Amino acid sequence: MQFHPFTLIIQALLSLFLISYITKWLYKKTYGNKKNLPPSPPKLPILGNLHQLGLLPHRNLQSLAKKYGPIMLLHFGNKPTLIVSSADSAREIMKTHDVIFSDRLESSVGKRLLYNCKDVSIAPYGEYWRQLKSICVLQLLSNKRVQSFHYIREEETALLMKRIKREYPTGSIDLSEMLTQFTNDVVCRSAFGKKYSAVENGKKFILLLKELLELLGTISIGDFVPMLSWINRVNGFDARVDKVAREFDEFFEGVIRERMENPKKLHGDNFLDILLHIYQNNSTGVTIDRDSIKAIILDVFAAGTDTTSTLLEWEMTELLRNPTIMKKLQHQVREVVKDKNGIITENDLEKMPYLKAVIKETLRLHAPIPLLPRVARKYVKVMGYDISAGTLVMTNVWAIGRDPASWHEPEKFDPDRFFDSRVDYQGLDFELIPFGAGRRGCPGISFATATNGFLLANLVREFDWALPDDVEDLDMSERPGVAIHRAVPLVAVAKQKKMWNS
Ligand code: HEM
Repeated sequence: MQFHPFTLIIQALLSLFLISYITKWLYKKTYGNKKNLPPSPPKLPILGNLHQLGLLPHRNLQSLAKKYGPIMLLHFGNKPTLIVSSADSAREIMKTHDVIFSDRLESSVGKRLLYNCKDVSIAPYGEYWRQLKSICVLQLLSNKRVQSFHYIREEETALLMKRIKREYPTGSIDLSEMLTQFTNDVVCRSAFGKKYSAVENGKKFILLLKELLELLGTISIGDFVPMLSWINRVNGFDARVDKVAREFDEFFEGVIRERMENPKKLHGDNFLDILLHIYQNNSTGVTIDRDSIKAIILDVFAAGTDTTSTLLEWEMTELLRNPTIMKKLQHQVREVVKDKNGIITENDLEKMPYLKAVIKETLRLHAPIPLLPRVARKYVKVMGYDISAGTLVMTNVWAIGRDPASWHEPEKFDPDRFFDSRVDYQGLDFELIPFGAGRRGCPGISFATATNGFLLANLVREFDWALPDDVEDLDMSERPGVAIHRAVPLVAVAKQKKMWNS
């Protein structure tokens, strides 16, 4: 006897629906409704609330939170998912119960692309993750190491300035593209000691990276509704993931082989060499294998490139939309360096509080990663609600940055608000947590802010910026992904500032 595949799918769906209904009924009959669960919007069978996420989940979840409150329970397929949308509830997750909420969601795509979770960002909480995190914090991304990379930021910034000067006589320039290449090159040189954008093999690497970020940013339906995981096989998604994983591995193996065969090249001042040193010498008491090295390097690219270029893109967007703020920033930056022929050093950034305020205000309105995923490792009570083990928690950092309970006129871009406040983005003030907080907080803050602050100061010092004549106001739509970029590239007109002391 033969069954049509469609009949099988319908039968499977019906059986699952029936089983889930009976289980729920039995549970209610046995235990009653004793649990105190957070408010929930109605959900569909099987899909739960997945259909309500849309392409930009942070926005749709903010709208739902306005109706159901700052802590609400949704279901992504069969996965209970807590959505947290206020500073107070985020503090509960990332400070009060940080250890309990320090697991990540095990995603099938992440597992296949990141060497079975051997990286830092999706490794489950435990001894292995602790060791990798300490390598990141103490060896790869410490303040000292970030400072030692200052020459990379300076050289790449100078190259970008030259490129803009070369291109601006032609009219408008595509800033989005330039900012992406700049951050890729800075991260690439820090990771490998050289950049790949200029060589043929490297172009392939950049394309692979683009593909990796796109795949990591896709919600894989099979993770939430296992019976629908066949969709990814049929539509070619799984094949794409396997291809990217394979090609990255070949690329990394080539680079590692080249270094191991020529120990003179292992000079130690880049992430790969530092990791290979730990791998070969076991000098830090930490044991890592080859896959861990490749996974950590991938993490640095996945977590560090797109996030940093997105931030720069939104900063320039807001400055172009707000010419008065742009002028105020230019005035401060130019004043600080007017006696130095306009040359900025990284120490000068300390004397530019308005620059820091512009960066904070952009991070408040445009957190590059708007939703932070954590998973509860065991049962816990949060703000009086019962949260069961395995619950996925999404902290909506984007909504928290626009919460009127924390911010006066939240939709307004107003860097001055930070002069009356001590709120910072280091993970201690929960109304502004673009880098997360607690144990799983971002280890790349210094790297990102050093790269970002130095380039932004140079961009506004060196050039006067304007929108192209035919653009009255900028399109502010967002593009879905791991980091939320502008939907359309940022195009602007640059004119060089001639006199530093005017
Ligand atoms: C503007 C730039 C950046 C932003 C906004 C950002 C934001 C974040 C956020 C929100 C998290 C999750 C935190 C949490 O769950 O509490 C994170 C984790 C992480 N970030 Fe960043 N990041 C940036 C740049 C970087 C850079 C430059 C690197 C490395 C070079 C980096 C490496 C990582 C890693 C490895 C993790 C995982 C940490 C863990 O799970 O323990 N990030 N980042």
